[in-house]
Amino acid sequence: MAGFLHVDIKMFTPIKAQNSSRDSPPVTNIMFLKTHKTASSTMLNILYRFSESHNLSVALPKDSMFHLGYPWLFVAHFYVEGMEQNGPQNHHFNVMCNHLRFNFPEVQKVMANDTFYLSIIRNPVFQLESSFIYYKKYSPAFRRVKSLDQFLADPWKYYNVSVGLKNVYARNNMWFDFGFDNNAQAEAGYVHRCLSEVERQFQLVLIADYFDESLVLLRRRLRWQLDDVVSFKLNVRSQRTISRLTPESQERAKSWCELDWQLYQHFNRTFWAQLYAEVSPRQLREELAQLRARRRELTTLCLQDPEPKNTTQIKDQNLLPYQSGDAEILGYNLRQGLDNATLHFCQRMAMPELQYMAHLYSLQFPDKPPKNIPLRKK
Ligand SMILES: Nc1ncnc2c1ncn2[C@@H]1O[C@H](COP(=O)(O)OS(=O)(=O)O)[C@@H](OP(=O)(O)O)[C@H]1O
Repeated sequence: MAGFLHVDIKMFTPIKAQNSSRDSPPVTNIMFLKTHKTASSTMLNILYRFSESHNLSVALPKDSMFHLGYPWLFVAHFYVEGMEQNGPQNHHFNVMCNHLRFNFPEVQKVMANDTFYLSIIRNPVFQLESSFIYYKKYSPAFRRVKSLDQFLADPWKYYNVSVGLKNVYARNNMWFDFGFDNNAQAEAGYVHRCLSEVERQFQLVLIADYFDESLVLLRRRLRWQLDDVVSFKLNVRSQRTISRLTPESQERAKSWCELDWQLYQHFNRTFWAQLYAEVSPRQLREELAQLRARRRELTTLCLQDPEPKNTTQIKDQNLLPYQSGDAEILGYNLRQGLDNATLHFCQRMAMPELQYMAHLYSLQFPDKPPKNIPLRKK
């Protein structure tokens, strides 16, 4: 542990956001809208670790649930443990970050007024490709096709609007997650109204395709320390379950998911504008280098091998990622012989979403039956 703590002091010093006063404390009230297949599990790990180390309360799924009601619209008292229909109005949590379909008035019942609203999106071409494999067996639109290229060549042959919520992963999934209609026409006025609404409700929308740049901006906005945002890539797929779309299919994906494409284009623009309003290109390079150096350091400290492993290779049940569809989701093995403090730290860095959620649930609700994690293994 001593070796790993012996680093440049700058790494533990919060970077001050441009307009914040020198003494402003770190932001601790955060609502993260967890969209799908957008590096959101890695973000969740960052938020869970920060919550645990700062003793923050997390709004967690009720009883045996694993998410906050998704794909149904979020309703606080239905889905959050500890929220009652006629309970006190001022019962707020510090952090809420599990999958939910955004519903602002209900989210406000859970979160304090000064909450920082945050989300992440990804280029819809890659988001859809990831979603296709992951929800291949679940989403009726995907079940009968061999490949995404085949689906995109004639999506209406396979996609039936009336099938309902099981198909939300097949079209404009991120638009849906923000609470909008994923089958709406991408008419300019409607799109503009929805984007303005997201602008009003969310202080920051990160871009998964520029994950490290996103962390640089996030760290500044939240006035966090470097180690708070350093993370390992979670929920990654094996190369053999990633497919390369033809250039034609990529264009078709953009028009099939036109609403997501508009969402992505808009927030990709505002992301870079916000980032460069905050840092110079040189500062950005320096902060990226610092972040990546620290990640390499923690990788060496914690992991047996930096390359993620499949479920047959992962030894610790607590580090086994949930498997879905035709995706082979990878995870990590920790180095052997770590001292207790380092082991505790490294386990949390590598812990998949469901296990971490179950762990926090048991900490916060020791009198409730623990969550039973459904892992499909080996
Ligand atoms: N740090 C970082 N940078 C860039 N991309 C990353 C990162 N962490 C995770 N990922 C990729 O995010 C995909 C998984 O997304 P989610 O965790 O949101 O999936 S889920 O909806 O919670 O199942 C998954 O994408 P695919 O591999 O294309 O499926 C991950 O590889």
